[in-house]
Amino acid sequence: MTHPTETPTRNSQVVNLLDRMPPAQRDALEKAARAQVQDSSPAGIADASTGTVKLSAEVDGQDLPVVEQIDETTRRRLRLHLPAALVSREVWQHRRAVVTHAAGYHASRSHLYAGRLIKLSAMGLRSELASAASYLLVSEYGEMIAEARVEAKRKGHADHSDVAQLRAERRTVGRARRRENLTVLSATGVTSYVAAVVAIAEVWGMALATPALLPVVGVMYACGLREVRRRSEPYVIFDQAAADEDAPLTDSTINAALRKIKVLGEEEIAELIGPIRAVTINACEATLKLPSGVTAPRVIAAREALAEALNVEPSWLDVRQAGHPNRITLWIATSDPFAETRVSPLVEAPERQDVWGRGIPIGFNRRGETIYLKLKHVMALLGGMSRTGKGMLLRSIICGLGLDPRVNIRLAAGAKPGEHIGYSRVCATFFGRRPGRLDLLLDALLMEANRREEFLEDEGRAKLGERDLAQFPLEILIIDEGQEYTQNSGPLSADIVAKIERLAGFAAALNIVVFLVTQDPDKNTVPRKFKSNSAVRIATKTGSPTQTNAILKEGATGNGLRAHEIPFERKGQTIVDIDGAEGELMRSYFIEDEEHDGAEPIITAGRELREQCGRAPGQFADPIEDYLLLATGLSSSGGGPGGRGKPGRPEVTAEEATVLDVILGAFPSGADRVPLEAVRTELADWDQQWAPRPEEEAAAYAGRIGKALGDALDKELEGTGVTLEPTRWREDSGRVRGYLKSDVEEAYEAARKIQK
Ligand SMILES: Nc1ncnc2c1ncn2[C@@H]1O[C@H](COP(=O)(O)OP(=O)(O)OP(=O)(O)O)[C@@H](O)[C@H]1O
Repeated sequence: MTHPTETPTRNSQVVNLLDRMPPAQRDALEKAARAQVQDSSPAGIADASTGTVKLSAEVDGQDLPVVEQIDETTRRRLRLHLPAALVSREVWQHRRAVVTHAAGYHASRSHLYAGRLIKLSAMGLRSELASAASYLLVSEYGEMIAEARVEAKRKGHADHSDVAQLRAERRTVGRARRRENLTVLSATGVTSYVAAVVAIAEVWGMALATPALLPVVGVMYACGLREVRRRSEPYVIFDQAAADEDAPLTDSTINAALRKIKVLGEEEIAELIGPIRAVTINACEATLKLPSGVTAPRVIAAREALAEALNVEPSWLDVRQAGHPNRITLWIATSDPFAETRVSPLVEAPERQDVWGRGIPIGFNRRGETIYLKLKHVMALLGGMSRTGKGMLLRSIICGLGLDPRVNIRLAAGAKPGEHIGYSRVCATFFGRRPGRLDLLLDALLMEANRREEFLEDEGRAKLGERDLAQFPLEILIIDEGQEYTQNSGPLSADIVAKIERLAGFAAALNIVVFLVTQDPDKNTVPRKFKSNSAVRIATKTGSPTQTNAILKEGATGNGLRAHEIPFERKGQTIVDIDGAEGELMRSYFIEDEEHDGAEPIITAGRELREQCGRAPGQFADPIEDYLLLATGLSSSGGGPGGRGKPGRPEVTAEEATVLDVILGAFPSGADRVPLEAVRTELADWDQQWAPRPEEEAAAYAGRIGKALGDALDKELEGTGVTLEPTRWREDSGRVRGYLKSDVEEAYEAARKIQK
């Protein structure tokens, strides 16, 4: 949605009125604008310019959609004056949950309650009958008579007068009691009542007699209660619904849990500030004032024990300080907040991103809030075991970076470059599995860092800022499967590690970021100095506490950051230690990667945005690619001429590339020969038909490719009179088969001439 604005006169300024709207109204307008553009765009997605202010001159003659906003303030005015406890939908939602839970809880226990009521009533009836009988039979005289008899026996049966006298007295008192008005009335009442109930039952049946029995039940219950109190025995008929395992949160549950973990003393109370609110389908939030002497950090430190006391997993509970150190907000879920996969917002809205200021949306925390990754003046590290979601996280990051044209993405894949081919259209540099080229790329970045430093020196400044991005774009070098370069590149590994560490030491403030992604992180795969300089640390599931410590802060596992305890089946669950989310558990956003390429529309939007700004690969002066081209004669801008992560001669486009181009591209810089094995890898990277088939034996694969290569070369060299055959030479490891560069260059020239 575009708002036409008058072209500004000199010294005037364009003001974005959206910035002045209340957040709710702005969100509604943004949503409506996006829906409008989605409806009117052929692909059904909002374009990258949604939300961009344009001047009237820029949109002259265009048919712009109009989004109407209804002013809801008047309708809401009354609501504004009522307390939140009465009008808040979330509060009522929580209350409904409490009542519904209590009703279900008590209904399921009704048989227990009936049993306890009958027991209590029987106890009451028994005790009342016993005391009535004791009254009417004057049983208190029984003891006195027994004592008189013992006394008489002691005196040798000489005198029985006391016993006789007491018996006579008992008879007189008993007679008097049985003639008392109350006794007579009670007996008459009870017999009349029983007769009436029997008569009702006989005439109208038991159904009508039952309500007539209710007073008896009530009286018996009251008698039972009196008896229980007299005995001072605890007797509970109705259980507490709030104490149930899956009961919605109430203040009594919270207080009981805080007392159980000894954060509160027996007499202390944490008071609710405002009502408890339902915040998502499965979670609610309460704000509490703690008693004096108990602070929020103390409760936060005891989070895990509190979770246990509240019968939930630690990841289902979040405790934060609510401004004052004596106040906390407590957020609790009734089921795993990470159970559900969430699709990246970039899929729905592939719009311009602000990597510098706001960051890239990479995932959501337990509260469902979006976590943004800012790549400003930092070095970044991402590690974890294989198949734990590193690639997916990188997917969100590269898509986000692609949508900010101020960023130059340099992607060096240590393995599986095929996984990244889709990103090549927004990558200033992209290549796979080439330690030599990465070494050169690091040299180029070090030179660029020096150039930027000289600029700062001239300017008298210490670091580059956002306003310098037009002149010095944010250079982000992503090294995926970094272990292949830092550990498995033979003699080059040491050079690569040393250069990464050097860059990490001083380039962050120069808008140069190294983002190292590594499998099975440890001391060998993560260079020590790089780690100590990285302010962005992200761990997917790791294999051990040592691996967790290799990514997150030293002693991270002791601080509760236990990436090795993340369940393997919860793909994408991650611990991030980044600006704005220190040591926070999150789950990465999902962008479809198996059924279809869900990143494709985002990368297309990023490419279009970059083309509009003249910032697509190849469109701008790029000293780093220039350096690589000069050193190797090959370009990897936009993933090389084929866009497949294979550097090639810049003059050859993907459609024009031939097998000869691929063989020529397989020679490492400065080498005069290349083994057949390297040629096969190069061909497989270029086109899937050259890759090994599933379960194909190495020998069968070599035979198939040897034949196909021979045929393809014959075809390309047809009519030239030149043939190209592999040669054998001796190396330390034994005899090697491959091509000599002079032979390939001769064949290449011959083929070129005939094509002309
Ligand atoms: N946040 C997520 N939500 C849902 N599924 C995910 C998420 N992250 C990853 N997955 C799924 O988990 C699987 C493995 O993810 P991914 O390929 O990113 O792992 P990886 O760590 O990069 O593995 P490797 O190191 O072997 O390349 C994929 O099938 C992916 O679809």
